[in-house]
Amino acid sequence: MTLVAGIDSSTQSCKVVVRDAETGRLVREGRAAHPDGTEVHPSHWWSALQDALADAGGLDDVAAVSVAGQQHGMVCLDEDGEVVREALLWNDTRSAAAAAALTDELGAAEWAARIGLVPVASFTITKLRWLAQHEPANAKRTAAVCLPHDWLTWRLRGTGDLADLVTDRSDASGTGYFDSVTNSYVPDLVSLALGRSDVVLPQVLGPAEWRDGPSRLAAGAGDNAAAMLGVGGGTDILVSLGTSGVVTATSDVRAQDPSGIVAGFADATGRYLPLACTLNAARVLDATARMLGVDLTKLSELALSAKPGAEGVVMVPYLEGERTPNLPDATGALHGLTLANATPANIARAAVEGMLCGLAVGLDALAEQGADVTGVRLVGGAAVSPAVREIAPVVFGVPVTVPAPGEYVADGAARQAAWTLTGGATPPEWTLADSTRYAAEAVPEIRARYGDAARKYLNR
Ligand SMILES: Nc1ncnc2c1ncn2[C@@H]1O[C@H](COP(=O)(O)OP(=O)(O)O)[C@@H](O)[C@H]1O
Ligand SMILES: O=C(CO)[C@@H](O)[C@H](O)COP(=O)(O)O
Repeated sequence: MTLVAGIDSSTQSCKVVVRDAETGRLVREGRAAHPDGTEVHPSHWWSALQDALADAGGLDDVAAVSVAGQQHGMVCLDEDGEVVREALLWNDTRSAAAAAALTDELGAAEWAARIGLVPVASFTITKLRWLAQHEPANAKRTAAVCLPHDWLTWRLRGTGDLADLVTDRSDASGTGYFDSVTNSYVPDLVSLALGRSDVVLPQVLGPAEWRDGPSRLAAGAGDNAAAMLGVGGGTDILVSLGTSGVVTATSDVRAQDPSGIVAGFADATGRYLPLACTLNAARVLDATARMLGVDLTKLSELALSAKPGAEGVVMVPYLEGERTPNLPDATGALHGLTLANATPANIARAAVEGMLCGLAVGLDALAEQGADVTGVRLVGGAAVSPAVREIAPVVFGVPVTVPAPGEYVADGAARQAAWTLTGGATPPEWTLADSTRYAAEAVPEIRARYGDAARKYLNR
């Protein structure tokens, strides 16, 4: 049996799956935690990867490996390959002013037309502008800029040569200085952010391309493109509830949304991945459980014991600021509390409904970009919550399928690794685990009341 490994270096942890390259059968797996924070030294990802690999039985018998990872994080390297400063992650909002300035300099419509994105604090380009303005010595020392998955792939390769940095089209498309239609970097956008363009950027490999390493090293992918590969593509909208909340689909055209709600990313197969992302998903439930003094199982039971609409309690869950809508300095709030409805059950239900309502805005925006919103597939850590599964169709207004619990980002990376062995235009077909379907009547008042509460932020 030939084995392949897929790695998901995500915001909260590192997960490894080892699978049979031919059938996709899971052989073994491992995981390790990442530190908290939106500014993390990449060495933590490397040590978590070592722990997760050890937990998964190592790579000695593995023919090919692929690393997928959290998107957009800025990893700066000096000319010796040393990390210049802690990486600024996708959910670090300090570059919000840089994002606004960059947007003004070209205009939102031109950004959307040129690269399919309108800058928000998540994107790498805004972090480069922040670095140039706030840490000029670090900016000057920077000889190469790469993303979390690129850096880990490079460390696995082990040459230490900046010229050996590689990435893939999906993750490059989230930098803000890559054009996924021409498949090339845009040096004038790097210059606009950093004041110069003479930095090494990782070479963009094709979907089944690889480089030598301890085993064959695939191009890797952004975590959302890898998740799409892991669930086998298909026509349903994919909703991921990890640290981030993501609504995405596969498309043959790059999204061009001047409102910035939908980012025109690329996927990991040569197509496109229009995507809307919130900063507040699974951790809204973590925080609400903490607030109520219960665990996540009890939180789910409480939410399901309340009526749809939580008797008028609405949570706007902007606990980390927000990116969709672009409100980096916002904070969360509970609305509509009365003496009668202020119960743990209603607050638990309002947290689940609020998190899902934030993503429903992304569903609408994807539909406006031409996506067919007739069903949703739910993945990510919070998709195991019974309350989330049952309330999602009520909020989204379409049936929801939940694939068997698994690590779909790491699975997608493993499938890409297998693709390096088979070559060809499409990834190998793997048998997918069974899914469970959840259908329920929509309750439009939930979204209407949430919309009223969320609009108060936009008017500030
Ligand atoms: N039963 C559950 N109910 C709700 N949330 C859960 C449950 N189990 C795990 N989670 C949450 O899932 C999140 C981790 O999901 P994951 O997709 O691995 O995140 P990331 O990819 O961003 O690191 C954590 O915030 C965790 O609390
Ligand atoms: O910024 C985005 C997508 O644009 C996020 O989806 C990150 O890629 C982080 O993913 P998770 O760790 O939450 O899975």
